[in-house]
Amino acid sequence: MKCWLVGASGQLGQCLQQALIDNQVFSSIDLVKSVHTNPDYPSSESFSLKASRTKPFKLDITDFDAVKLFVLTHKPKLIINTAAYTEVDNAESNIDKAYNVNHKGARNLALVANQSNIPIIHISTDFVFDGQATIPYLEAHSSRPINVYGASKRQGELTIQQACSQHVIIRTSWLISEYGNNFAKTIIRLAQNRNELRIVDDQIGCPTYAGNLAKAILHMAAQIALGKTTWGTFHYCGNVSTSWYGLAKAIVEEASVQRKLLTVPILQRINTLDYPLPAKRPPYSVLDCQQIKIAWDIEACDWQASIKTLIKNLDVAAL
Ligand SMILES: NC(=O)C1=CN([C@@H]2O[C@H](COP(=O)(O)OP(=O)(O)OC[C@H]3O[C@@H](n4cnc5c(N)ncnc54)[C@H](OP(=O)(O)O)[C@@H]3O)[C@@H](O)[C@H]2O)C=CC1
Ligand SMILES: Cc1cn([C@H]2C[C@H](O)[C@@H](COP(=O)(O)OP(=O)(O)O[C@H]3O[C@@H](C)C(=O)[C@@H](O)[C@H]3O)O2)c(=O)[nH]c1=O
Repeated sequence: MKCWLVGASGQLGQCLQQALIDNQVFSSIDLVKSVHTNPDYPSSESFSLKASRTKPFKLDITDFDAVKLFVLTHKPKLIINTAAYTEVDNAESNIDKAYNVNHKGARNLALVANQSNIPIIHISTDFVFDGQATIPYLEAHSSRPINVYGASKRQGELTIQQACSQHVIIRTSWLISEYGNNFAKTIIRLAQNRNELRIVDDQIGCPTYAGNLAKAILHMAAQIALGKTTWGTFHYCGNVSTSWYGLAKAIVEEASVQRKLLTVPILQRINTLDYPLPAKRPPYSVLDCQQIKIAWDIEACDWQASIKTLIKNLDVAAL
């Protein structure tokens, strides 16, 4: 089945391509890829990915005519949208840009998918919640974003739900991987240069290895190819909650065990108030992942095990 991977140069987009190479079981899936700015995006982390790479097309999802023409030309049977404006702090001052990509871009894809009678898998975020819950968020829990990124992603969800009946929205959280920019790579980079790191310990969430999310998406695509039509919104994230401090500790410890860090910095637990940033973050954004297990037979991600893989694959000297 031909699938259009939107956002091929992003963290998750690259993980999807790597997962397809690594897992023969998904050999029925054929990707046609698009990127926004750079068809020659760097992918130094994986030789196999670089070697296998076919050049992606360049396309801006905020351009409705371009989206429509792409689908008419390439005739994909499924759209996988991993593209988004993900700069949480910059979104506070680039409000139009965040909404253009995360709302208008999502709407264009949903409208064209619906017109062409093809399904769409779209990725959303734990940041659609305000973080005031004390037990894991269910899919039906009311959304109340507390920053521009979260609000723009929520509008993206609503437009997908309204414009395209054949949709799967996957809300995920705290993505980490060997690819793109993410907290795990930032922490290793900082740990190489500093004796002490100060990390917030009062935001609780579930880290998610983007490689596992990629496999979950490919599993869904393969099921859709076989005729499965279990549309809706589903949560997918790590199976154990922690704080950013807890995640940083796990990353640094594993890097030390694998001798990828020669000296280990002291990690100081701090509060959000001691680390002021432009965007507010939800203090608690644990997602309940039971529905995706019931509907799609997908287990929550074992991020603690995946950190071993992530560190093993990481070229720390290149960070
Ligand atoms: N990263 C995280 O921790 C989390 C991410 N998510 C969601 O998961 C998805 C994947 O995230 P991730 O891979 O980390 O994000 P990245 O920021 O790594 O990748 C996003 C991609 O979207 C592309 N893009 C941006 N604007 C446009 C546009 N106008 N047209 C086409 N493509 C565009 C970017 O291309 P370019 O750089 O060329 O502009 C980039 O390749 C997103 O929907 C995100 O909201 C959810 C929870 C956590
Ligand atoms: C680098 C660093 C961060 N922090 C804190 C800041 C922040 O509260 C928290 C996470 O930092 P980041 O800015 O890397 O991550 P952030 O942009 O908040 O991550 C979010 O991204 C979007 C796209 C999502 O959808 C979310 O699920 C989530 O993953 O860690 C420290 O306390 N110390 C540090 O040295």
